[in-house]
Amino acid sequence: MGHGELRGVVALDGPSGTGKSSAARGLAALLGARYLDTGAMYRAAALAVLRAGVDPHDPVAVTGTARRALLVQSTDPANSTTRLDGVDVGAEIRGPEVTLAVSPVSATAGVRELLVAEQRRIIAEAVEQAGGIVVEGRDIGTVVAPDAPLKVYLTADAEARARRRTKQDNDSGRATTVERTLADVTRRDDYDSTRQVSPLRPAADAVELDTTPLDLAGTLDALLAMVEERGLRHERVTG
Ligand SMILES: Nc1ncnc2c1ncn2[C@@H]1O[C@H](COP(=O)(O)OP(=O)(O)OP(=O)(O)O)[C@@H](O)[C@H]1O
Ligand SMILES: Nc1ccn([C@H]2C[C@H](O)[C@@H](COP(=O)(O)O)O2)c(=O)n1
Repeated sequence: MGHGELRGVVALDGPSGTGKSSAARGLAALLGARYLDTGAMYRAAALAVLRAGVDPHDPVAVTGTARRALLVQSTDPANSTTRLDGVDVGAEIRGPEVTLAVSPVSATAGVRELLVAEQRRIIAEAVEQAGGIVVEGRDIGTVVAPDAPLKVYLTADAEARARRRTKQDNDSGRATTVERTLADVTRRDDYDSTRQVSPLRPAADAVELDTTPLDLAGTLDALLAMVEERGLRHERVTG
């Protein structure tokens, strides 16, 4: 039996490596919905900053660079692409230089203002065209889509997250170790949750889901049950 279609917005937030991207992409694919990776947008802005030779800690220069950059994030769960100034930067934005620069860049108020407006535009367009969208990031339930009918905050032990991310990086040819990844995951969590603008935290009405003991299929089952329970799944209209 199929899973039907999603109506409305599902917001997935949480620290790095909790499985947001994999779960959001999988859920959107199962429910014929769109998928938005907001982290990729902040990463593309960080890449623009690095390419411009700008200091990622200089808010005025960073905001100016982000304004001039042409960022296009697709919402196809089967092919989620990120383009910067007309070129696909999907691989480059996962590299260590961008991963280091993205924390200060995403903590810049001017960048957030710009990207949140674009994310809201993309969400409205997706709901109009496809009926539903699964959006993942750090501030989706609190800032970008506070009216989303389902907000989920994913968590997992830091070590489990570091092991997952290390495997993912090594499988993609980016050699690393669990120790190095754990240090990076912890650094980004601290930065994201203590920054002044839109710090990482669950929305008051978010459902928390600890994915430590789950695999991706288990996470998807739990999310599908929540979608069903909220009445957000509708039968597919055919013919
Ligand atoms: N229970 C689980 N749920 C989802 N993903 C899992 C789970 N267990 C392991 N993984 C794996 O963990 C890795 C990291 O997941 P993913 O990139 O989706 O995390 P994330 O929260 O989006 O991280 P980031 O915020 O840093 O981008 C993936 O390779 C994914 O397949
Ligand atoms: N809505 C968002 C999404 C992401 N960020 C920041 C925080 C992360 O360190 C960075 C990269 O995200 P990832 O690709 O690891 O999900 O971008 C944010 O501040 N708000």
